Amino acid sequence: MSAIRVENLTKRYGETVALDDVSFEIEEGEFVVVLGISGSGKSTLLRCINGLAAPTEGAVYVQDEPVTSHRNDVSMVFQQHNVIEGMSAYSNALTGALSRADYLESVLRFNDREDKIRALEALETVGLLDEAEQRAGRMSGGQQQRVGIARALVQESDILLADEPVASLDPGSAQTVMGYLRTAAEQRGLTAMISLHQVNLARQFGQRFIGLADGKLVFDGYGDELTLDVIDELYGGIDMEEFLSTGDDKREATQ
Ligand SMILES: Nc1ncnc2c1ncn2[C@@H]1O[C@H](COP(=O)(O)OP(=O)(O)OP(=O)(O)O)[C@@H](O)[C@H]1O
Repeated sequence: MSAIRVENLTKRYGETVALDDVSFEIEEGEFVVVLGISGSGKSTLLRCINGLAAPTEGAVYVQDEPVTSHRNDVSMVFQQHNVIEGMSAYSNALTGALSRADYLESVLRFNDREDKIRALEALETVGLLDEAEQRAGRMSGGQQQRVGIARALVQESDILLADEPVASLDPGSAQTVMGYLRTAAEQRGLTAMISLHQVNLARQFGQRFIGLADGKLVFDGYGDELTLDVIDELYGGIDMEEFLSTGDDKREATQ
């Protein structure tokens, strides 16, 4: 059984074709990076997989079940970490438990001992156990994103999606957050799909790569198969050296 199966998926918004006849299968436990320039369809693909967007044509299956509405068993980390700033890292993580319950159950669940343990374990996974009581609003962007990941882990879904999770972070924090995401997925045996526009991070952390251009699947491969030629095809006409740099060199040069 594949974890995610996308079959001839087309998504149109009026005249705009966001996804055009996309098909692939992801096996359980794979760590997949979705690549492509802005507007290539990365967010739309992830949103169709967790049921936030409905296909115009084709279908998406999660663990062999057709996705017909928003699925709580697929957790999602967004670019804007959406943590509740006035709450501690721990309380934010604990809210992940609410996503998998209905409202009444949620109220009762908030005091569930197992959920509390899960929240602490998730904070440990993202290296924030010592900061559990710290107010999220006082944390750095990278730490807040790690709280967002902890919250997604508390949801205890088998599938973790992340839509540009490090786009708003500096290169160092982006690397740290990606490291925690990869470790979390490995430790917990999750199937992960992460959209990124930083190719250097994708090459460093990705196991499998799915490349989109104009809503079409133009690349699907593993590790070293993501060659510079493929990157050039995906991102075309850019200064490759600058594109692949982490940004650290530039930062140092200006300091
Ligand atoms: N809700 C929407 N209504 C209309 N058009 C949309 C909507 N969502 C996405 N689109 C369009 O679909 C195309 C693909 O967008 P999508 O956000 O999936 O790309 P992306 O690769 O994630 O880009 P970015 O990295 O900028 O978010 C774009 O042309 C976009 O303008």
